[in-house]
Amino acid sequence: MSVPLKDESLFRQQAFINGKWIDADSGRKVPVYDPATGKEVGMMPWMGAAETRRAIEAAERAFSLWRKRTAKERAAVLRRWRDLILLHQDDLAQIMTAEQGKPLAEARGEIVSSAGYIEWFAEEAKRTYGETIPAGNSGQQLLTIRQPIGVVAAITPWNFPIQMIARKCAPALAAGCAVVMKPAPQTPFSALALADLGQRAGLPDGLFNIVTGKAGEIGDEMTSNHIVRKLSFTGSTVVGKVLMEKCALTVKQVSMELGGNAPFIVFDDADLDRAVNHVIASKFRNAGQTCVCANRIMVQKGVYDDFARRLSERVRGLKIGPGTEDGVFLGPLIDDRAIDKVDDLVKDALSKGAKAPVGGAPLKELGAQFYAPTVLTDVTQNMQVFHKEIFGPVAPLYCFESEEEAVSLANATRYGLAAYFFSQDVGRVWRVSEALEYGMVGANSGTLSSEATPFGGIKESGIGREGGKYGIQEYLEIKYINMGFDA
Ligand SMILES: NC(=O)c1ccc[n+]([C@@H]2O[C@H](COP(=O)([O-])OP(=O)(O)OC[C@H]3O[C@@H](n4cnc5c(N)ncnc54)[C@H](O)[C@@H]3O)[C@@H](O)[C@H]2O)c1
Ligand SMILES: O=C[C@H](O)CS(=O)(=O)O
Repeated sequence: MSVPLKDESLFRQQAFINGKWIDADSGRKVPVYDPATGKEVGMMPWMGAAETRRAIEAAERAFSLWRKRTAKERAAVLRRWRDLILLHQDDLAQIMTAEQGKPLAEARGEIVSSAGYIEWFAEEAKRTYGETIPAGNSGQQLLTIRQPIGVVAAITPWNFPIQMIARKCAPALAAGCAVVMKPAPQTPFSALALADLGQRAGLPDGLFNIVTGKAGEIGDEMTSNHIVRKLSFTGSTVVGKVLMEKCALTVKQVSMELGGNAPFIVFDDADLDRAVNHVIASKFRNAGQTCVCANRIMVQKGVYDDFARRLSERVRGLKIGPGTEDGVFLGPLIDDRAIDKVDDLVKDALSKGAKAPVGGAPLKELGAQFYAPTVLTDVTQNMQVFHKEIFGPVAPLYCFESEEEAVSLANATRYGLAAYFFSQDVGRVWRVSEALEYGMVGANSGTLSSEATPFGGIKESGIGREGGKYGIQEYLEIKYINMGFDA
């Protein structure tokens, strides 16, 4: 095994179904590679429909018992899970960096954030209140109660290998549901280590299952099996649409956390140093591979050159390298397909008149999957980079003149996940916050994510919210009870 761990038993190369660590029925395994070195990290079972079906049936059995546990009992198990995750933070970070590439410091941050979601929903379990409704007739008592939706299928992406699981599975389990989840094929070992710690914490057999392998086959079983009552997906919009369509046949509820195309607007009255700091935080976190990264940076004409100079100076100083190296700010991109996609967008922009004062090409001397942190200036709407989710360390700068133009430019996309703007004019802060068509808006802030707040998008960025007081509602049904009696 190539990952240096204190507790080597955390590195699991088998899937987890009904409390058992198992291989694929076929025995087939596929390699998972370290994006920084190209070396094999480990082997992942290549499963399909049959194993998924067994996991769903195990989840159904576990659900029938777990739903009867009190909220307090469920919360206690989740809190133990959260404690074990923090206790094993360093090992989980090593596994995550080995398979995803992010710097160890970022990996540790993701693990702390993930533990925060589990802690938050352990508490929310005890607040799934119902209500009584004043009856119109005597001899009636009208009330509602909240009940767990049932067996939940979850599918997660590679960019936050643990946090995306915690943000779905913690509220689902807290609500009393059971879960069958499929991690991304690029990052299975973080998910399997999480399941190992969940087993140690006392999650009953069959309650939390991890199936790895053929995405299409696993997804087809998840979306067609009538036992599954909910699909919670985080990933690209194109895949989300396919899954939504498949879920319609059995009328499954869905939560969709999809793609983004975040505008980052800098008005001429902004605190430019603050704005630059927040562009760095938003744009270059996870090497630009997050759904809420600043994707289109729009700067008002009066401060455009000054902002471009300040940002370029900062970006030049960002250290790029393997995530295990001290002081590294950016790691590699997830695979060579990602490198090609980012490079094609940069080349298209340069060919249409954009300039690259910093970066602008892959860093082959570091390895196959490193892309130079890049600033593009003189970018316009006729370039592909305006319309596509870059998912890489490229900061394209657009110039605008008026507030109306900035808002119109920002809203000119089918995505609606995150948006940011910087201004010290209070009236403008309210006007622009209301005018931006996004699920989440950062006003003088480039960071959004927290377990206490509703994370999610509108338009083609998704359905539903994860986190906050809304996150557990995604896994609960409302039952209305009309109770008649002799008045
Ligand atoms: N809104 C959010 O909270 C959020 C968070 C993280 C990532 N994302 C989005 O995810 C994308 C990047 O992640 P990605 O490349 O893993 O996305 P992706 O859509 O390619 O894959 C996401 C997951 O879906 C699985 N999958 C793919 N096709 C499938 C199918 N036909 N049936 C079942 N499962 C299938 C993949 O194996 C993976 O586990 C970006 O668009 C990013 O914006 C959104
Ligand atoms: O990539 C999407 C993640 O949800 C980003 S965040 O860590 O929640 O901000």
